[in-house]
Amino acid sequence: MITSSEPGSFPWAVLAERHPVLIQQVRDAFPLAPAQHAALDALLAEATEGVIGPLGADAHDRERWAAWGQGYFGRSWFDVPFLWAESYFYRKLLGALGHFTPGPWQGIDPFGPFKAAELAGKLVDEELAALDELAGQPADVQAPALLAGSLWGNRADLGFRIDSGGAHESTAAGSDSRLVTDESARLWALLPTGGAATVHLVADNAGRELIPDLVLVDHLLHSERAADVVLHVKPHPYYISDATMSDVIDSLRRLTHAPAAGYAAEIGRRLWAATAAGRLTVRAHEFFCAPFPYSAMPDALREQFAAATVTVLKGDLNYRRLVGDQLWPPTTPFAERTAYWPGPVAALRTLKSDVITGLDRDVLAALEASGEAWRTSGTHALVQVDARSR
Ligand SMILES: O=P(O)(O)OC[C@H]1O[C@](O)(CO)[C@@H](O)[C@@H]1O
Repeated sequence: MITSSEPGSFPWAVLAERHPVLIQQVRDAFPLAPAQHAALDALLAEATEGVIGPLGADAHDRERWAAWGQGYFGRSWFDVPFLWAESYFYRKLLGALGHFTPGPWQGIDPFGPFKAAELAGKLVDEELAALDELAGQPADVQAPALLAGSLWGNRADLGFRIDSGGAHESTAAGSDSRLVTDESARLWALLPTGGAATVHLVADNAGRELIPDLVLVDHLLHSERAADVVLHVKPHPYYISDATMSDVIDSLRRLTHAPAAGYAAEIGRRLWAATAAGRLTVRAHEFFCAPFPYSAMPDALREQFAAATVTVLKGDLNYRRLVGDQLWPPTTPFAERTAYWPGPVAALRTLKSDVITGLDRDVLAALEASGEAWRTSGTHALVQVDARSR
């Protein structure tokens, strides 16, 4: 089980360095009141030097977290599972700002200004304009390009940029991008044209990841590889740039408001129509913000995934939750770790944390010999597919 107790390790740096920076960024981005600053001071002290405390007496989810955190309260944040500690940090950050409390700050996204700046930026303009090159191309040319766009879009993650200093600005087809495993042929085999598939896509980040995800969704629907698509997003802001329903709306608007003659706007209009026709549905189950691996998912969610032709999970956090946030031997078969999933499942992820499975022995040896921080730097990616039906 990965914890943050090893000074200098990746999870340690997230808790000790990244979280304090994030708190400061939120202070700088909002005109906070004294009580909010005080709550952030308390969170900063608790999460870096103190012990894990319960939620406030009137928190709506106090009981839930009391159960989820049994055995962790009173301990250092660095000594409990990394996945749990990060998740609780985001819960407490939202609480400190009044996100869940009836009043003027209820529902305010503390990461909204960062997401909005990214979405309005010229990189998005360029990425939307680049779609014009694909317009009119046959589906078998579009498919791999759009899958790569969605995959590498995962590099554009605002949390990741806190300590990479913006070094990972480029996305699709990036110059130093490398695939450590590519099982995309298995994914396409599950989705033949006209096969009436139902695809579930578990989204990760908003903005420059969600837009290429939506473009991929449009491709699946338009090329009739999928009859319908269910897009799963977070029920509330999480891990900085994780997508919520408002981010879906903003991204769809960004697409439809692209220059009218371009392909991006056409895609936006088709997606808009697909939601009206019930072919594209968005859901936001509470479990997507829970501090546990997907092996602990509730039955209601399990039933949804069981009904999918394939579920595609985006990003690093979803990968950690899918295979378990543990230091598996890297050659552990992916399908061994996903055997509990109720149907075919695929992971599209750039590597931004220590967890890895399903590597070929020779690929692993080459990666280890490279001396690069391949597990955490986001320069490498994977497409892994467990295509077995259950
Ligand atoms: O947006 P993604 O791809 O899920 O990545 C978020 C990642 O950020 C971290 O929280 C810190 O890097 C990772 O541990 C996590 O997996």
